[in-house]
Amino acid sequence: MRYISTRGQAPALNFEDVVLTGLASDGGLYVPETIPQFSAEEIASWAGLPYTDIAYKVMHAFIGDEIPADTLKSMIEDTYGTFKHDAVTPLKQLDSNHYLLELFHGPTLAFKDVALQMLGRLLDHFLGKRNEHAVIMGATSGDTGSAAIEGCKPCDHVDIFILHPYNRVSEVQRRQMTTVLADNVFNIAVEGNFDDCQAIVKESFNNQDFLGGKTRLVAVNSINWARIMAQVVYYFVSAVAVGSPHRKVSFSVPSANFGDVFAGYIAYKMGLPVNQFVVATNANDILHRVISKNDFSKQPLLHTLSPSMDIVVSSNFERLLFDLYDNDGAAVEDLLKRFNNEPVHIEQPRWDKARELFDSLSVDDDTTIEVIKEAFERTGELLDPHTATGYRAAETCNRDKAVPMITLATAHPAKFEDAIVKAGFKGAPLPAHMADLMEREERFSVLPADAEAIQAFVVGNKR
Ligand SMILES: Cc1ncc(COP(=O)(O)O)c(C=O)c1O
Ligand SMILES: N[C@@H](CCOP(=O)(O)O)C(=O)O
Repeated sequence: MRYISTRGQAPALNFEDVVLTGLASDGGLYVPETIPQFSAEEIASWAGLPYTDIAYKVMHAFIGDEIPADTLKSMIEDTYGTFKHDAVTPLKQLDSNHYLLELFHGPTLAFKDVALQMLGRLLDHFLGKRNEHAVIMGATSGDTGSAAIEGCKPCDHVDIFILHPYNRVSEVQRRQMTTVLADNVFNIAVEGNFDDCQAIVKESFNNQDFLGGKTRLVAVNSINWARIMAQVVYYFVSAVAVGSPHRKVSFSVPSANFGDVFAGYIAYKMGLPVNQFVVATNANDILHRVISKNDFSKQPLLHTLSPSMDIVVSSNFERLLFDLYDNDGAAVEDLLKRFNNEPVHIEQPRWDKARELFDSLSVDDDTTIEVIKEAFERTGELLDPHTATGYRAAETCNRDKAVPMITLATAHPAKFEDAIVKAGFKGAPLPAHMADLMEREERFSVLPADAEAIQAFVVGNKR
């Protein structure tokens, strides 16, 4: 399998190099040159298989023979063995045709574990084979950080630097990151917002001279294709569980950096029959505006009760644009350069094509609180505030009530006490393995939102 850049200029790479490269050298994101296909018969034969078997089939399609079959199988078994639920991502029926896909049974209680537990093992495998050491730089609005640290801390071959916006992640999220005191883990609280953190990380990938040319820089954000690949799996697993490919399925996805819903789009392109994708946002509604009105323009970042979705510049939307523009990297680059300075529009026929599949809704904080209460009364499920946006969007945007609608539950409510308490609950208890989180010692450094200062910190601390 070869991977190409969404900006069309960087060299094509194999899977191993894509995992170890992060951002392409032309500033683009890597995508497969051709999307692997599964026939309806093949998808139908997956009914009743364990999560790990479907994971192997999907991941193998992207990795090919770059990892021996037995090694890949045991990596997958180890990865999903860390999940607390035997089904890995269990599906709960909420009413006659609305389901909740629980993605928060991994070690750090958010959907990020599904991919980052796997990515940690892939990095260990590839770097170990090469006997190389790498520096990881990642940006987080709260969940990627802890999942990346948890996934990579056992890896001897990496030092990991995670940038989070200072005072803008929940206390549980911060402590999940800052109480990991391993020698290769560094948490940086950036005096800015998530977009600042992500911009500094991307700038560091675009200009790696600060590392002196010797150290490899690796990405753990969803710019890394392995993140998307691992997330494709649960779209197949959940769809097959409700009767796919004999029936179409719809998904409602709480969205921000667009990685999760883009993984669903890849499942669709691989052959999964999907009726619609509902993109749910919080008050940071750029994805809702571009999908519903073809208004692709920045607005100031707002701080909401669903902090992990407080993002304006959404990395993976570039991957969708590349597909909508028939892999025309120059057109994507031109659109995104203009987007940096002014509102832009997707060419009408291309936007129309996206609208055949995508709907969207923006859900503000007051509504999020209302939904948490309402969903609990109706279903007995306590939703985290991110999932609540998806739940409301699923109900509002549903095109066909006869088609099963699967809302992705992206995080455990215990991570977001503010919203849960505002909705009238006492809070949600942390699982046993985190019961003493509030007493653990923390370690982090506060730095300005300045690429040079952060790069100097990385150089000064890496082993
Ligand atoms: C809990 C939670 N829900 C939803 C999202 C949005 O996912 P994505 O960025 O892949 O669109 C994130 C992070 O971005 C998250 O942490
Ligand atoms: N919500 C994310 C933001 C980073 O997104 P990623 O999927 O690109 O890593 C977070 O929790 O950090």
